[in-house]
Amino acid sequence: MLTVRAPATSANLGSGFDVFGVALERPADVVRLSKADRTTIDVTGAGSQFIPEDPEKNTVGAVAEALEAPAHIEIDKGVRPASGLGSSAASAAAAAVGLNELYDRGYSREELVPIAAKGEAVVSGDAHDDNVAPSIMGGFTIATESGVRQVDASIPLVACLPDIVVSTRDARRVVPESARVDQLVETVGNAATLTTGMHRDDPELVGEGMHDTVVTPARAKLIDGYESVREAALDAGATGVTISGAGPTVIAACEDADQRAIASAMLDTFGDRGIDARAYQTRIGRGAQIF
Ligand SMILES: Nc1ncnc2c1ncn2[C@@H]1O[C@H](COP(=O)(O)OP(=O)(O)OP(=O)(O)O)[C@@H](O)[C@H]1O
Ligand SMILES: N[C@@H](CCO)C(=O)O
Repeated sequence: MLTVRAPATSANLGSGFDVFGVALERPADVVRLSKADRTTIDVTGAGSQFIPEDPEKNTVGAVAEALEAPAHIEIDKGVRPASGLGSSAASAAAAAVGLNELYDRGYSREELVPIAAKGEAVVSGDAHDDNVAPSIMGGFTIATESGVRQVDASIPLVACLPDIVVSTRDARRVVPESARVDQLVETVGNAATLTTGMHRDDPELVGEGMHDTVVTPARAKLIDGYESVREAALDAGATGVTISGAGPTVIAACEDADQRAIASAMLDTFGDRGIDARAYQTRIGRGAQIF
């Protein structure tokens, strides 16, 4: 029996749609795995009533199949599904790291990323790597066709999760099919600024680089109050604000000293619209850990 803690993640960070991701220090899924003749799954914790235990429908089932590693898998969800915090990916990442160890498969962390992404394909139809990569490798990750580049960073963040459900599948339907060249130029500049900020552990540069005029405005319409919450967070000192993953979580980069005020401002602004929310004062952290 093995226990793995795999962190929630925030994908895209505005300018890095389907490429950038960060591991969050908290929340996280805790997954217990033991060898078995066939895969069975138990789910408890945040939003567990909405998560299938059928191995064909749960992200960990696809990972067990890909690794040919049947197991009894107990998932304690710290990350609510359809949150924009890589809930389904955290379980898949934990299963990939845990089953690799349990069955002594010998894959590196980077090699486990496409294996865990097979789990993501079960829920969203696409095997995108931008949540599983940081959940497995930690820090800031750049996931492309050529593989994953990773940088350790420790930027303070506030992730505010409103009581609204946005599924990744729905949020992908509103992504524009094309962008203008001037938007492309702006996006390249912002993505490069953000990457430099991660290397320097500089919240100002990271926040500036989170700006995006292509995907974020289309998706913001799915999150009641997004613009007001964004403005409130910026007024409270955030260096940048965007949608986390496919939403509805809104994520702010900041200095440590401003975290608490930003969390309150975001919660109050959702509250003014009658929307309950929860704010995680967190930071970029490490990848999945085996206990
Ligand atoms: N182990 C799992 N954990 C969480 N959700 C799961 C799991 N297995 C299957 N699902 C299903 O995946 C869907 C949630 O995944 P989705 O990608 O929409 O949300 P997310 O992972 O929180 O968001 P994002 O990828 O935008 O950060 C739900 O329908 C849920 O039932
Ligand atoms: N990059 C993906 C992450 C969500 O899982 C999206 O934004 O659709």
